[in-house]
Amino acid sequence: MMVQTALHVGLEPRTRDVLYDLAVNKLPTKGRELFMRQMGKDVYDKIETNCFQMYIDGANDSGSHLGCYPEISRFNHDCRPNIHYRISNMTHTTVAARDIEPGQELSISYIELMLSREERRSRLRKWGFECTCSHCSMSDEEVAASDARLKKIEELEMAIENFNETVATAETGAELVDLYEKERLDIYLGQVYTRAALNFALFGEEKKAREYALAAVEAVERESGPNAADAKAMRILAENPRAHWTWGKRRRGSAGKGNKS
Ligand SMILES: C[S@@+](CC[C@H](N)C(=O)[O-])C[C@H]1O[C@@H](n2cnc3c(N)ncnc32)[C@H](O)[C@@H]1O
Repeated sequence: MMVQTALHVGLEPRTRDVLYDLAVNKLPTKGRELFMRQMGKDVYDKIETNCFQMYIDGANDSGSHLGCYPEISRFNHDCRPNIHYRISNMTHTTVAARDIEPGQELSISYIELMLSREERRSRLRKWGFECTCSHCSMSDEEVAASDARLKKIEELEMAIENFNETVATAETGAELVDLYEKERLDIYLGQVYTRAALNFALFGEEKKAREYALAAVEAVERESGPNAADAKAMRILAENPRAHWTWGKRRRGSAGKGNKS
């Protein structure tokens, strides 16, 4: 079941509900049963509670849809989820973001996670629940330590992005990887290993650039599949860091040679 977001939001409720009932009744029996077993008091509410935002025609408004995947909608939210998911060509794919013990609950994230507990909880309240995941249920001291790590991540990412020479060094990317791992933000490891590999290359650190690029390939392929463009780019960097366009551009003495990046 898939609906256009603009219609879901904009249709007059009575017309919308008639159309939704018609559509659900046209689903094959098994699909209809799975759909109706999802949480929510009626079709509209089930779509609100369970659907995933998806873009079937680029990222423009008319391409924005809400897609129901009734098996996947059984996953609860966790602020440190163990499942990474992607939707590509309407296919929903889930992969383990870290090792999962038998019997352990599988979880995904419903929101962007680079936020303090207060901000995460506030966003999740709009979904109609107070988050009770293990990360939000930690002691106040642990939450403060986690929030401080998130702040530090933000600071380091800005320093790399804007090349703040007093903060960003060759090791800043590796420091970021450590912080993400400590925070159990495993679903973002592809992008953070990629950032670290590029940063090592910018500082002309060949061995580390290769090592982190290979780790990036593994993480990105796990998250986005073997044909992901970012995995291909990291494979190229790992093959020959010295030939990469980033090579040495932030090494001492390289400024002023048209190498600002
Ligand atoms: C998409 S459903 C998830 C699956 C649902 N628990 C079920 O049994 O079908 C979303 C609903 O699950 C509950 N939920 C999911 N994650 C939660 C969390 N971390 N803390 C509290 N409630 C949660 C909320 O009621 C939320 O509206």
